Amino acid sequence: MAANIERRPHVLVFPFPAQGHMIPLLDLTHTLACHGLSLTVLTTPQNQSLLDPLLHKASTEGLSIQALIIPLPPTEGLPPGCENLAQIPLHLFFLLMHSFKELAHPIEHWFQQQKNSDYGFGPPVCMISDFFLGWTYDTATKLGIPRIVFHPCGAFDAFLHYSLWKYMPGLMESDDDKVHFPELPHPVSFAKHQISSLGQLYKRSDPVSEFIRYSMNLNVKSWGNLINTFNDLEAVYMDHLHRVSGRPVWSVGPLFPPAVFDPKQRRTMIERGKPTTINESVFLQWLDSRGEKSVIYICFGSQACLSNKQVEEMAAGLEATEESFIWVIRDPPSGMPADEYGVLPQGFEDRMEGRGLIIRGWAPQLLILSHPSVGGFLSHCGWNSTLESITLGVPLITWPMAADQYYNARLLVEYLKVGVRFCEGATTVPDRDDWRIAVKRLLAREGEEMKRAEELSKAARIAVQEGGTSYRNIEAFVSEIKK
Ligand SMILES: C[C@@H]1O[C@H](OP(=O)(O)OP(=O)(O)OC[C@H]2O[C@@H](n3ccc(=O)[nH]c3=O)[C@H](O)[C@@H]2O)[C@H](O)[C@H](O)[C@H]1O
Repeated sequence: MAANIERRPHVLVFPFPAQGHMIPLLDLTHTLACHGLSLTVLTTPQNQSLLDPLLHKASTEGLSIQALIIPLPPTEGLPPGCENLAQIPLHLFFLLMHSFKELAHPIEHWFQQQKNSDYGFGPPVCMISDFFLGWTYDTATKLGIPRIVFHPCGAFDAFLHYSLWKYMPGLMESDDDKVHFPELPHPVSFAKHQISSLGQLYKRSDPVSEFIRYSMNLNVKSWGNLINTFNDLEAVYMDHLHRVSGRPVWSVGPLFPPAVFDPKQRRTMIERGKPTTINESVFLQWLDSRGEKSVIYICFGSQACLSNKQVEEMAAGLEATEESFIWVIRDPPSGMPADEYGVLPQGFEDRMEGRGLIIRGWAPQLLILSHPSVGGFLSHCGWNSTLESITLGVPLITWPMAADQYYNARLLVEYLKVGVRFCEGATTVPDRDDWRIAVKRLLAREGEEMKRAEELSKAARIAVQEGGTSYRNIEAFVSEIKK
């Protein structure tokens, strides 16, 4: 950009290197650019290609978005070149979070360069970073700009983390599962394992755990919160979070490429997240040849992968029932024995020829969920998959495996009535009869789930359309930034 061209307010965006966290924040970056901001997305060399679809779209649409690539110094204990959560086993998660703090000084140096240059977007006026990057609050404060927290896991999860970090370790003493927060009129019930799992982190005194505690606590001090949710879904927890934090909270979701709502443009979503491993026309022809809402889509996000025992029982369940299915099977990350995961029973694929489509690797999930022949989604209830299914009117069969997925599943089954419970736990071997019952309930419309999915889908679309709650929140956030 030539010198002294009219500069728009410039925002530095820092996603956490995991697909479930990066995908929605990159969609938000596109939306904010459409609202007249200039944005720089910071990441590391191994994650650079994940920005390509966004940068390509920005150049074709004339939006001000650029990448800032900063090398990640090697970290003892992390396999060399591993800079994304999908590349490592989950037990190295905290080490990856800890390793990213090495980017603090390079960010400060880059910021000074922007200040001293008449070219480019100019120095950022604020930073939006993932809630796993709490330490960036210190960097932003040092640079004299506000830091806004991006929550990719919904308002309940944001409230849970916020309130527990604010009142830990006191909470560990109480054996009451109802927590009384001074800011809230009513006690809030938390499942014990939610307090104890965070409690573990409090008990550990190793430098990484101490750093994670310190970092997560800085979210409490940050200037504001952007949450990938919408009011119809989580207004109560938006309000709780605002009361407990005393900071601005904006629901800006569901965060998707605008193409998701336009059948003519849907094919542009083929590359969301990363290039798919299946030929587009192959699976679209296959889906086009199926009956309306007759296909079950099976995918467990960008992290989880099934052991061979789990695959065997899942396959038996699918073989014992009639419905058509698309099953996405992920290869395990490095460090996990490849031959112990994702191996289908002998001859299964041939026997399922015509009824089942296996996708190995990465599937165009939004494109599949938006196809009229998809009538159900067996999911691990990651928040993005949850929002995508609800927004596209597809009811779910739940199999939570980690983190927030357990309470996402409860929300779907017990509160929103848009999901059917099937299995729980990352290592649990599913039961083929539970599968038959869950599928029948969903596709035979024995329950309300399909109808509820259609109702919630309408609410989600209204939220992001002009005048909708999330649309107005984005406008309000942008005008705050432009002040
Ligand atoms: C926020 C947090 O991120 C994590 O993400 P994870 O990848 O497991 O799952 P999703 O949130 O569904 O995110 C996965 C994202 O990858 C997309 N996708 C996935 C597989 C594929 O083959 N093709 C695709 O397009 C999918 O459409 C979604 O957008 C944790 O679960 C956590 O529970 C969740 O709240």
